[in-house]
Amino acid sequence: MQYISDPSLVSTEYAQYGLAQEIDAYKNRRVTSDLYTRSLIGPLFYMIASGLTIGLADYFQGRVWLMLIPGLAFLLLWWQRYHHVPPTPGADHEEYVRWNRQQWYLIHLGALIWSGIATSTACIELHTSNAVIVTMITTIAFSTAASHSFAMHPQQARLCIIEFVLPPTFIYLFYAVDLRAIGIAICIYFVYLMMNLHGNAKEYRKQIETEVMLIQSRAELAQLSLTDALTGLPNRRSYEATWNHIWRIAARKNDVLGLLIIDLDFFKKVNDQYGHLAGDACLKHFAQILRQQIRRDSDVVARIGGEEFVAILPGVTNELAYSMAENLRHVLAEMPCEIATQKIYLTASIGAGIADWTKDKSPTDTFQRVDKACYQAKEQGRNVVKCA
Ligand SMILES: Nc1nc2c(ncn2[C@@H]2O[C@H](COP(=O)(O)OP(=O)(O)OP(=O)(O)O)[C@@H](O)[C@H]2O)c(=O)[nH]1
Repeated sequence: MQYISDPSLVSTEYAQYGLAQEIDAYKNRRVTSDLYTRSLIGPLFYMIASGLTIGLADYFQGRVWLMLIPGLAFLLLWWQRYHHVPPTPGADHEEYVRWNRQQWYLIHLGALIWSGIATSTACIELHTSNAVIVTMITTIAFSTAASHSFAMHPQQARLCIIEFVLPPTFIYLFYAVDLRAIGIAICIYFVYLMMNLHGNAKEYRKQIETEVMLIQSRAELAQLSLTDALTGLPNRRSYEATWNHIWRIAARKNDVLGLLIIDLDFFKKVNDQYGHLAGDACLKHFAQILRQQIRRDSDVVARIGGEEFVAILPGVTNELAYSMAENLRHVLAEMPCEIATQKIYLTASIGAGIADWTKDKSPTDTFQRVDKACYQAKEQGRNVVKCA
């Protein structure tokens, strides 16, 4: 099912289904775009750090060209990450899951290659040489960056930090006496990083929740702006958007499209006689009858003025529109609005008609013809159905 972004065109359940989908899509887009941008630059830093390490390592003296090997590997990794763009909007959930998995393969690959360089440097040098210091500082920097940048997937980020820190630290602790104290310090920092990642993941989740709440409030406001507060029916604004939409689809397909315009009779008298609150109760009472009588999924009812209502009836012929209007008129006349001990009887004048594709050039043309019929029903004494 496709989500229609204009809430005036959808039922409440459909709108809620659409909203849930919109929220899921938003979360997927937000997470993947963050993961993409935040992981893009990493390989370039690995490239610089590996060049520095090989350039400074005693073991590689005179073989500076060796820098090219990790340099090219990281350049290739950057190229891969650059071209692994997130799925286009509208992609399904599975596609996002697949993309995330592949992106994490690329992130782990970078972390493992770097960790390999840091670990082998420690193994070869086994003392506080410049190359070892460079690998230590950059490893700390990379793992710190991972704890900040990858908070959207804390489990993967945790694994990534372990990949960075554990292998070289193992060598510092158990094979290089000179580096043991620094190894212990790195272990303490590792614990801090894990706690920091936990906090960052919480913050990230909260941020997304806040954004989701904003999306929900926006949708609720949109829904409210299209609903009549008294009766709960769609209001005039909603009706206009819906009527135009349905009319144009029906016109394109040459489909039958019925319309009822219903105006309650002598409503001013109801207010004058029983009070405004009783008048409000009568409007709600009628709205309920309207909902009960016009109830096919494709029908739309709305309150478009003080005591004026419409029913849009796709696929309904002139005869059927007339008999539905007659039925509605009878039910209303026989079902009074009961307030305390009082019974207020209401009647309505109704214009019934269908879109005439040979005459009507716009939704307004159809509306005006049916509205004229409603006016004629008033002129004929009210409590009457008149065909357009
Ligand atoms: N209680 C209440 N009255 C409303 C509301 N909106 C409009 N009205 C009243 O509806 C009445 C409409 O009066 P008119 O337009 O003269 O129509 P009418 O008295 O129904 O007479 P006809 O339509 O000619 O039969 C006015 O008195 C409005 O104040 C509302 O939300 N609540």
